[in-house]
Amino acid sequence: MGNILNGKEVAEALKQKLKVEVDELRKKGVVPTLSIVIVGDRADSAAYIKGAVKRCGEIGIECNVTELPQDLSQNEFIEVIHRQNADKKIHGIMIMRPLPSQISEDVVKYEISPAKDVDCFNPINVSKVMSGEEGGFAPCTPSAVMEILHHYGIDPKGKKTVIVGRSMVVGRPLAMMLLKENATITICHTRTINLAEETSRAEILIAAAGKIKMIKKDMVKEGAVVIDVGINFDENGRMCGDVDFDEVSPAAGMITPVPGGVGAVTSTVLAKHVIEACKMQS
Ligand SMILES: Nc1nc(=O)c2c([nH]1)NC[C@@H]1CN(c3ccc(C(=O)N[C@@H](CCC(=O)O)C(=O)O)cc3)C=[N+]21
Repeated sequence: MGNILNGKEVAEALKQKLKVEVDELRKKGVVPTLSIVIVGDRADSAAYIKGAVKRCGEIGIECNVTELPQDLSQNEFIEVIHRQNADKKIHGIMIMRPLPSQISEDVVKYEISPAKDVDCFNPINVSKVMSGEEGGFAPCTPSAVMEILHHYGIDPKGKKTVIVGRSMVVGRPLAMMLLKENATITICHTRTINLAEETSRAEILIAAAGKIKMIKKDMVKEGAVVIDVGINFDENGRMCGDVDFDEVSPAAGMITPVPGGVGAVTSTVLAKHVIEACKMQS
């Protein structure tokens, strides 16, 4: 049975560190503040917002949610973002994605101030992740994967690391973050030939394809570290990952559950980015 990589334990340890930093800032009269912007009312975004508001509250970060109507125009949306960019009381802004179709992400991603872009929407922050440059923000979910690896002392240096999925939110930035720690990376995707052959070579296997329970035991090397970034819901509405946990965990050396794995750390990483942004702006 694979040792469980417990996201709640990682989040709790990180939260304690962040609370100390916020107390220091509050003593100086600075209250780190996050603005979450949601257009429409997608269930997965609402779930995440609920977790983020709770987490920020526990740490002492002010968290405001701007709820905008599903049919908001692109120009009206840009106006809201510009107002929040200019608001000195707001240190971090997270725009929940995906946005409704009338608001083009490829247009509005340039409108959020890079200094407040705590979830890496603006290409300036994306390019910093690509080049490994400090001082920007990587997306929170891949950052949560790195927090889990660091917490459990799993050093990616030289390790055969396979990422399944090449999204701009997880797969690609995560590959760059692992490369920065000298992992040997393979990125698999829908056009990969013989996926099982590739994934079975991984010492660290990361599932970020958005396909429910797609990783089966014949795709996992005995003793591998398995990180499941998936957030799916099964026929009973239960949250589960991209890994078939029951099948895979006996063979895995270590494995993250869903829920209670990467997703449980994401909102705490968001809080960490808000504090970093606050310090850079104070
Ligand atoms: N700009 C942007 N960034 C996001 O990170 C983002 C987004 N948009 N849009 C929606 C998705 C969805 N998402 C979730 C993350 C964790 C849980 C979640 O429930 N996590 C916990 C369960 C609840 C908890 O313990 O906090 C877990 O997996 O254990 C849900 C949803 C982030 N998203």
